[in-house]
Amino acid sequence: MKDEFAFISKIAPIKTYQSSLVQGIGDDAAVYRGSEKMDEVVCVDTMVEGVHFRRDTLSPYQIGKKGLAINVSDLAAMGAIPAFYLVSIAIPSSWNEEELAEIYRGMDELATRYNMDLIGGDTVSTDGPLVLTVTVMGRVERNQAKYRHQANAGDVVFLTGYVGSSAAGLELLFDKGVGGEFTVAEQVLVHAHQEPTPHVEAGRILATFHERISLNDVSDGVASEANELAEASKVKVTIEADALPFHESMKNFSREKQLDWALFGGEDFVLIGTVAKEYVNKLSERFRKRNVLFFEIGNVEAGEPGVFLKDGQQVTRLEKHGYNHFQKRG
Ligand SMILES: Nc1ncnc2c1ncn2[C@@H]1O[C@H](COP(=O)(O)OP(=O)(O)OP(=O)(O)O)[C@@H](O)[C@H]1O
Ligand SMILES: Cc1ncc(C[n+]2csc(CCOP(=O)(O)O)c2C)c(N)n1
Ligand SMILES: [Mg+2]
Ligand SMILES: [Mg+2]
Ligand SMILES: [Mg+2]
Repeated sequence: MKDEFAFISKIAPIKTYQSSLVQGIGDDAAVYRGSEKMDEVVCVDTMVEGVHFRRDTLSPYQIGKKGLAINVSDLAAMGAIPAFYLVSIAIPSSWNEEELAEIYRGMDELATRYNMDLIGGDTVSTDGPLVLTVTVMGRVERNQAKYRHQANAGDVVFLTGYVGSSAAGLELLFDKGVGGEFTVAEQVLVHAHQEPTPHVEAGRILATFHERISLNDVSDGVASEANELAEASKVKVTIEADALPFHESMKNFSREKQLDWALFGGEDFVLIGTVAKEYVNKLSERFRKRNVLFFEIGNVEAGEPGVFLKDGQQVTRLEKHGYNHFQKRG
């Protein structure tokens, strides 16, 4: 298989049956009509041992916590309030009950923070690696869900947090192993990889802003996610290299590495979006008041859908190659 994106377009149904469906395949989560006031939001993501984690990159507790966090991040990218989750787990014989309890403790820790209830799931054995699939459900005010296809020419591109930290942390874990000795700065990066915080509050600020906003979460790197915004909205996106926000813990690494991690690394689980230029100050003020990070990183123009990186006078096209399941980077 070439990539998961081509596969998904191929299997997406042309016709749907339910009149309550607002958004099916194509965004971070699906949206359908619930009550008069609220729309329902639902999505599912999977973590596979050897692909998304190894025993020497995440503890069982962190596997659980991250497995739920990556899903809550997709709810956040719709502007939704998390409510329920279901867990399907395929267990190899090499995992003991204590470790499995730790996975659930990790999920419970995050669920408690967002008042989420575990309402079901499935348990099976496997001869393969451990597979954790979490489905999350949430709600957003009717017609206020935020989509990837809402960017327009004249918008400003923003991020709700630092990028590159998770990929930096993963590289450190690969170098030194989970029990390695890390400096304080390195520990911050490793933690960003192991226990990402979904940007629910940022999503809620955006959902209650009541102006047109496009939105996506950064699971596969800024280049890939910006391309998803550009493709869905049929616009040209330009990102300023110098505007990309790096956590100060990354300052000891070369600029080239920082840029590579931010653009192509992934798993930062911050939100990337766009808003009309005339509203950007009002929006950034809302973020400032709530003490939530907000960075302007680029702009949107009319033109062939695509993403460009402006670094000084140099402009280069950013291809959609973040983390692609069927084209491993090496
Ligand atoms: N096997 C599949 N069958 C049906 N729909 C799918 C399948 N895989 C993905 N999708 C849908 O395709 C869209 C894009 O999925 P994708 O997994 O790329 O989004 P994401 O969860 O935001 O990204 P990531 O998985 O990198 O976190 C979503 O609407 C998702 O529900
Ligand atoms: C052991 C190990 N090797 C590699 C990676 C990197 N990685 C795996 S999946 C992914 C993108 C998101 O996946 P998805 O598109 O499925 O949401 C990234 C950046 C990791 N975390 N652990
Ligand atoms: Mg997503
Ligand atoms: Mg997904
Ligand atoms: Mg996702």
